[in-house]
Amino acid sequence: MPSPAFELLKAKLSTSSENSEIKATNPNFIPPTQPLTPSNQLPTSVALPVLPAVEAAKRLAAFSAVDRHVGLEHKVIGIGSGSTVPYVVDRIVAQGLQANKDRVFLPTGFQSKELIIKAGLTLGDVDQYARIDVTIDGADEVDNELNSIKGGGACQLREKVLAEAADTWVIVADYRKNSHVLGTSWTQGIPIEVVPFAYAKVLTNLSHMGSPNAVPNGKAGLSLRMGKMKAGPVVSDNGNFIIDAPFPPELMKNPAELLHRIKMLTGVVEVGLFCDMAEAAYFGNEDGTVTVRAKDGSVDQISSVPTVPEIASKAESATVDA
Ligand SMILES: O=C(CO)[C@H](O)[C@H](O)COP(=O)(O)O
Repeated sequence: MPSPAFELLKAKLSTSSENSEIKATNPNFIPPTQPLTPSNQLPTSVALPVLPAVEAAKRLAAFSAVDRHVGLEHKVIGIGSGSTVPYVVDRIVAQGLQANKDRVFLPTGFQSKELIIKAGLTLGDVDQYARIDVTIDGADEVDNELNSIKGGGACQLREKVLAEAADTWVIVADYRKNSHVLGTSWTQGIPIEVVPFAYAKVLTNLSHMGSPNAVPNGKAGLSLRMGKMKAGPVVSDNGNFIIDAPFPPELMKNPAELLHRIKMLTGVVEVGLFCDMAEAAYFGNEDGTVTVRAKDGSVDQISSVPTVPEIASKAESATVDA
């Protein structure tokens, strides 16, 4: 008869078992190849699938951020958007059934709602939980002071609400997003959500503020974001349009001031500049380390990340002791 510890781990790592309530959600997630042996002890490591460098870096960042910021005491958790966040959900799932049974998860959009539901985690919304323990989200670029550009997936309105509502807001990203000045690697512009009928007026406002028009050599310029497999503009989860507005480095050096100026334009719903909000940013590196930049300016380097989160066995022993 397998031990309860074994059953817990099996459920935690399963992608398809009918019996497991919590499932891995990342499309890149492959169940561990190492067979699980029934035992009274939870294994301390499992084989994780080998991923391309950038994906591996995202996974490292996500796993480290969850390990450091999502504890057993955290019950209301915000889940961001993008391609890094599925690894956040995988790591939370790997904390086990006990850790997750009394938690509620709030999404920043359609994608993260699906992630939460598919993982078998409890879905809530920010109108039920105005105070969130911790929100973890991706970013398109992060500067020296942990200001970030977000909205590459057009989710910046809900992302900012869940960031502001959180006691702790943490960024997870791969090494390509780690910058000194915003606009260095993310050159397509600041994503700005606007009410549809005002978009042309806001485009004119932004142009007067110094956002350049696209030039024929393919350089990105001020534009309404268009759908890829759809005729017409991208429509956000809130029914709005997205403008991408690049600005010259002299304006990007002071993102807080730029944010306030753009936000004051009538018709703008939210701006994809997140200033002075992050507690820490986790960047997975190509060499398998994680660089952690904290709000206080400190920089830490994590050299190894366990394949199984330590909290999984803590959660179980807490239940056994109770
Ligand atoms: O802001 C976002 C969506 O609106 C994403 O968090 C951002 O685009 C980062 O995504 P990825 O993890 O795929 O790099």
